[in-house]
Amino acid sequence: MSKTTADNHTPMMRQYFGLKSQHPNQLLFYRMGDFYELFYDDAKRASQLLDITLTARGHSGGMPIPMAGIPFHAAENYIARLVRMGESVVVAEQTGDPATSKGPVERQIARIVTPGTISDEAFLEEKRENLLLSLAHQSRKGLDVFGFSYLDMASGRFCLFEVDGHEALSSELQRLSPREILISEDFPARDTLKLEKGIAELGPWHFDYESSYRQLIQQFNTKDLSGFGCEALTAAISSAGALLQYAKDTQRSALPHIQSIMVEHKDDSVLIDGATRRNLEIDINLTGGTSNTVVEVLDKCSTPMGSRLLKRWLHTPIRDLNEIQARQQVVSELKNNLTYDTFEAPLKKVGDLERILSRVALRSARPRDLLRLRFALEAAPEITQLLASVQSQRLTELSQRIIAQPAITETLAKALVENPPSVVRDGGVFAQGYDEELDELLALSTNATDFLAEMERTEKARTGISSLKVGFNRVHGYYIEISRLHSDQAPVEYIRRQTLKNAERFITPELKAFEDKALSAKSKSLAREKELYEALLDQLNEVLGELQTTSQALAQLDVLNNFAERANTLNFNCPELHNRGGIQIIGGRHPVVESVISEPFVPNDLDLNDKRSLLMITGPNMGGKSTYMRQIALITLLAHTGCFVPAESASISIVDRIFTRMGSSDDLAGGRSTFMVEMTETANILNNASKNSLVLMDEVGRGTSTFDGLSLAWAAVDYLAKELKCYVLFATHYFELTTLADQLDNAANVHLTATEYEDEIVFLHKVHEGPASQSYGLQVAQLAGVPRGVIGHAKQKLKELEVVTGIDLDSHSIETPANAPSTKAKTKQRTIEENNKDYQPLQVDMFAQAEQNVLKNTLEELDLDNMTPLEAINALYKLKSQLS
Ligand SMILES: Nc1ncnc2c1ncn2[C@@H]1O[C@H](COP(=O)(O)OP(=O)(O)OP(=O)(O)O)[C@@H](O)[C@H]1O
Repeated sequence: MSKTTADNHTPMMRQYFGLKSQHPNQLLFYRMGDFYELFYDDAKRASQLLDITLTARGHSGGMPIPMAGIPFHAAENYIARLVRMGESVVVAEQTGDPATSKGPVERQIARIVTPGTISDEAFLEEKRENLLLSLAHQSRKGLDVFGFSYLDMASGRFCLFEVDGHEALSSELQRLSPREILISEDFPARDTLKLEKGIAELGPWHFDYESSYRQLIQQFNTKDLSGFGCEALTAAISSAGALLQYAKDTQRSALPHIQSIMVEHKDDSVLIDGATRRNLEIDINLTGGTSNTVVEVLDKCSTPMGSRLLKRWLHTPIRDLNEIQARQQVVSELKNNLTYDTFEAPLKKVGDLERILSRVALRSARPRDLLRLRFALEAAPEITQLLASVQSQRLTELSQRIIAQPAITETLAKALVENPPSVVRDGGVFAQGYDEELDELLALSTNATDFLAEMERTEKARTGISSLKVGFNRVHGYYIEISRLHSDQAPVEYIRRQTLKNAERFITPELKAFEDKALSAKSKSLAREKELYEALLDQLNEVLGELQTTSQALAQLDVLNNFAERANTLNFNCPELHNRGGIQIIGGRHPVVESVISEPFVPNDLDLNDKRSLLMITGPNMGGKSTYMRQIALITLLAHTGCFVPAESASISIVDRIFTRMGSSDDLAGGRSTFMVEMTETANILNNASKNSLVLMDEVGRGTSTFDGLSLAWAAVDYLAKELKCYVLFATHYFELTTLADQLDNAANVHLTATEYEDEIVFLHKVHEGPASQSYGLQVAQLAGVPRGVIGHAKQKLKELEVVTGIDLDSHSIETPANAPSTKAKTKQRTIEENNKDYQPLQVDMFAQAEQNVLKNTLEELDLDNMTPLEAINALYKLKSQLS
């Protein structure tokens, strides 16, 4: 604001603008007495978001000031709501004394709350990590390189890595699902971020490599970053420096719990792109909710930190065979000995140790946090005891990392009262006997109650006034209250202090002297409690590293224990992982579908190997094609986390990536149509899959005209099988594609079965070798409630098509076959195999027709009069090459 404009404003508004200019993009809560006020655009935004009244507070600079107010005692609730909506809030408190201030009372920024830096329990989702992500961009040899760093403030986990290209950028964003993203104002891929809220744009200098590097070595107290293995990741380092500074600014404190930075190596994990993550419904379902997801079925962890680690494992399956086997060994041991349930009770006592420790580090831990820390530390030796007789090496290692803290546990037990208050401010945190000085000060306050009761009794007797009471309030202190009726009987030495509607309040010299003593004891005891609390936090911070190690080990134990419990309860078995190639599954199931359907789930097998790496899956609509494909992806994914899998047995080769192209969703906001999304995902697969990738493709090519779609699907299958040779499951309704199995060495057909009974279709959900013959589209439409008239019309149309194509479509009729059995016991007779006998693929002819059309079009386009002989011969070659 220019000087002349500033001069037009009141001194208070000038102070406000001064504070606001430092935080232009955050909502400023400006403390005024018992309220936090928001002004101007902040007021308008807050009133809209929180549904609070927008008013005006006088004028400043000749204009009314829009204002919205929030009572200070309700502020936490409003702040939490705003932060959940992705807003950041800055709180300015009164720091000066209103009584002595000339002009507006002094105010300072006391807190900055942003979605990605919160550590307060009330603001956090228990089972979800709350990540602050920072992104930096570099162009290297024409490639867009994105440096990532992210921090979970509530655990201190700080990681970095780099990826190439926009596809990888959006995939990682999907995986990490951050609450807040820091970017430079000139970040070139702003559109890819999609998030509208929770993006903080900082000046480009925040991402300066040199200063970022300095920030990091200062934080870790090291000479350089070589020990972290991230020296070469210059874009990621730039982002990490910006993140660290931002985190410190918002916390207004050092961050002692951030003790190192970890490089995420993409080669260590099974890569899963954004679309695949969505399709597999790991923790979010396709409609954006959390029900019917893998996490919902799999997460029975005893601690919230275990639940968060489980999600992380599911989102980052690993490729290290040794690590996977180490985890499997633990799960086997806990499952086979059925010891998992003995760990559940002590683990429950451990609770969210990870987040408590972060608050200890940030010195924002509340008394109840310390009480829970005590319970967690008491449970730790119980767990080590249980681990004393285990066999597997990983459990022994975990046991060694659970470090008992007898001294601290005892101190906490002695220090805290049984039920501490939620804040230290009002006292009452420490138990009697913990600190002598505090006990003395508290005794004075406690004696006050006796003293006042005694005074009330004697004064009543002395004055004979039965309505006389001795009381206390915060504003006026101690008083003797006499009802208005008797107030004229007050003795002369009573000094009037306050007049109420029905009573008068007095003070006496004796009461005043007592008040001075009691009040000073009270404030001294509060100060002492604060001192003791800080000392306790100091003591805990001294062993913070050990406590963090303990909490990480306990979180791992919790997830592995949970895997054992789930394996036993849900009948999961240990998959065999190897590098030999191939995926074989016997009796595989879809863990989520089987948990929600009322009928029994039909298990299915799979055999993929070098000679049979691509399976073309056909079958009726609703037959179970997608379920089958997804279950294979999920079994593979679970196997790479160390979890057992829903199958009788499984032998799985380590894969480098899992791709899916399924379902149709458009991305209108991102400016991409359904077909465009489909093709972008297909392109991603064809460009990035390797021999060791698992690729699932469902109905590719359906989003465009039949010929274009079929040709694309055809060419894609051909490329996947011949060039990439990866493991592919390709579901389709284009029956023409089933002929590809004969042409390709490494492809085979499988199909899902169904049968008809009494005019109804019965899905058997069983996978068989060979191609299917029909889609039962009309029957499924009838089942879905499409009006009878429309179905009738469709049947008619089908008949007409028969005539046009000259193909006998009897086997596709939706009429009940004449030989249909009369009882259900005899049903399921006329399976697709039988229908297959007289089936001639309809669309093969259509495809041949398409080829003719292409040739015809090319011929028509030739301008023979203006062609040289050489051009003519070339055109002839081209035509020949278009023949398949
Ligand atoms: N193996 C199975 N056992 C029991 N029920 C199953 C099985 N597979 C699928 N289902 C049931 O059938 C429904 C349809 O399955 P799915 O969506 O996989 O069919 P689809 O063949 O992909 O259909 P469309 O071609 O119309 O997309 C599922 O929602 C599930 O309830």
